[in-house]
Amino acid sequence: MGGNVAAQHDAVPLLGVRGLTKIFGSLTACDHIDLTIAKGEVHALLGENGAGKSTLVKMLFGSLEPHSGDILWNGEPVRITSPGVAKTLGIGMVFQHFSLFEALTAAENIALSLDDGSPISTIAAKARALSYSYGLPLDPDSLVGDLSVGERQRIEIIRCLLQTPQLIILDEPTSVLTPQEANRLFETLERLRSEGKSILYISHRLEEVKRLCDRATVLRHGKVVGHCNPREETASSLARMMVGNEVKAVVREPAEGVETAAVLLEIRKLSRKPATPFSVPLKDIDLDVRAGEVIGIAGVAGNGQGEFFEAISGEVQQPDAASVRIRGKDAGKLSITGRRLLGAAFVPEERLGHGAAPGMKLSENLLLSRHATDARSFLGSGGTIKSAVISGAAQRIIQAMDVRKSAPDPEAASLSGGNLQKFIVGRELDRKPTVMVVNQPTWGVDAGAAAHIRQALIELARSGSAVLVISQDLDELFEISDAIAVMHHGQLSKPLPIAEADFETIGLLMGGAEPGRTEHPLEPA
Ligand SMILES: Nc1ncnc2c1ncn2[C@@H]1O[C@H](COP(=O)(O)OP(=O)(O)OP(=O)(O)O)[C@@H](O)[C@H]1O
Repeated sequence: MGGNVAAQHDAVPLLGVRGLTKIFGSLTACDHIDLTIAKGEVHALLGENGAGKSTLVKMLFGSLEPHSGDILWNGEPVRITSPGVAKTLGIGMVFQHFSLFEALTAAENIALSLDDGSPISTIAAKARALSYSYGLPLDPDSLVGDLSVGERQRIEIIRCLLQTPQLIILDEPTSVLTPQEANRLFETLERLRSEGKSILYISHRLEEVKRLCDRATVLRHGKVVGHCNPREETASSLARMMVGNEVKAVVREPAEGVETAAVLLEIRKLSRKPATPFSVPLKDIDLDVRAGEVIGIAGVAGNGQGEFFEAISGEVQQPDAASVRIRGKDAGKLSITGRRLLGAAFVPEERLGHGAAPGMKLSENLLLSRHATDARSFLGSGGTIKSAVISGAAQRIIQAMDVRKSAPDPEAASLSGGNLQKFIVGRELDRKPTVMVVNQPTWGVDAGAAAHIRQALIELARSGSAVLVISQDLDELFEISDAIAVMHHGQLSKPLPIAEADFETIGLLMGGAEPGRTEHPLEPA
């Protein structure tokens, strides 16, 4: 009898969602969603950019209020009116956009959210122990501002685990991780599952969903279009369910005559002292990117890619003007605008706050980034703003990149992560820059849109521009690059032509091996 009761109890899902609906203006972002998650289940939430995944999980975490519908926790209806209520119930969340204070240490950030009055040293010790026991090593005393995106994510995960949740929601956790870091995370998640925790997992990487998840719910335009066992699907059948049709493969014809084409971006003996004790010094980097080619930069997070991007884009200027040359002109001492005026375009890794001002409309963001380069078309005499021209350009970008949104000209912060990324990349592509430098071009972008962005970068190069792509997604680099260089400890390897590159060679270089050596030091730096 007792056993029966236990069995019945086990059959009650940990989480039940019935008819959950959220409306923004004229857009129904979540439309009568039904979903259950059992104890110990890893459940994937799939859907293209703007399908409503983040909106759904924000309602489950109490950061958005549903318009209608029910949430059941262990079979009982609950109202999750705030993240505090969610945490008390046992729901933890790792957000897509991190909510960490850069000027504080990892431990201080964790202390702020735990809010239980424990001394920082106790919290730091707990965080360190937990992070090592779950295979996600973290130095609690490091300043968040000095950490890579991958390391920041570890803080978010540890912060979530310290609250001993029963359901952990992860919104695109691996999009910023290297293959090795992602593997570690999967081990952590598998261990959590074996401890009986449930996981709701949002990802655009369908292979990892197949590897990790027991069940999947697929959303399209805010509605559930199906539930499935991802292990019984292929990556392309999952993509088809999400998008509603086949995803086009990226086509990369070999670049013709690049060896003799003009060098449009030239990096010479670029060195940078570390700005803080935690940043990575750059050492004597040399690189040529010629008209017509895409060069990819691979590397484990935190090996100087961020510092390299800052030095090329002008976020940080160089003492030696000739260390960065754009179209044959010394640019090392120029500001970002000065370099943009030479025909370069830059897309940083962090889209909110860095790539776009969250509280400003898309058209305002467009004016903000292109007012100098496009002054002739965007500004009238005496500096008046030509609103109609700017709105027209914003609409052109929105259409070209298929940006899905809830208003004609919404604020950047209201776009789904992937749609904002599409807009930012589109804003730069629209200028047809002579030199394009992109850091993580498809972070959080769905399979269809990622293929669109990758194809657009190849086509920009083939139309005569020089394209430099920094990415932690090795598949992406192999898909689009004509040659791949690897960044390790602030040094850049010689670019390896794609015909000579394979995953193993690049992986070894990422781990710091000399080319030709055969050991396997694939640990993150
Ligand atoms: N605060 C908001 N105000 C207005 N519209 C919003 C807001 N938040 C989300 N939306 C809209 O709701 C829709 C669903 O967005 P959501 O972020 O849930 O998508 P998603 O499936 O998580 O996409 P992605 O994969 O790109 O992260 C989008 O069209 C988005 O523009």
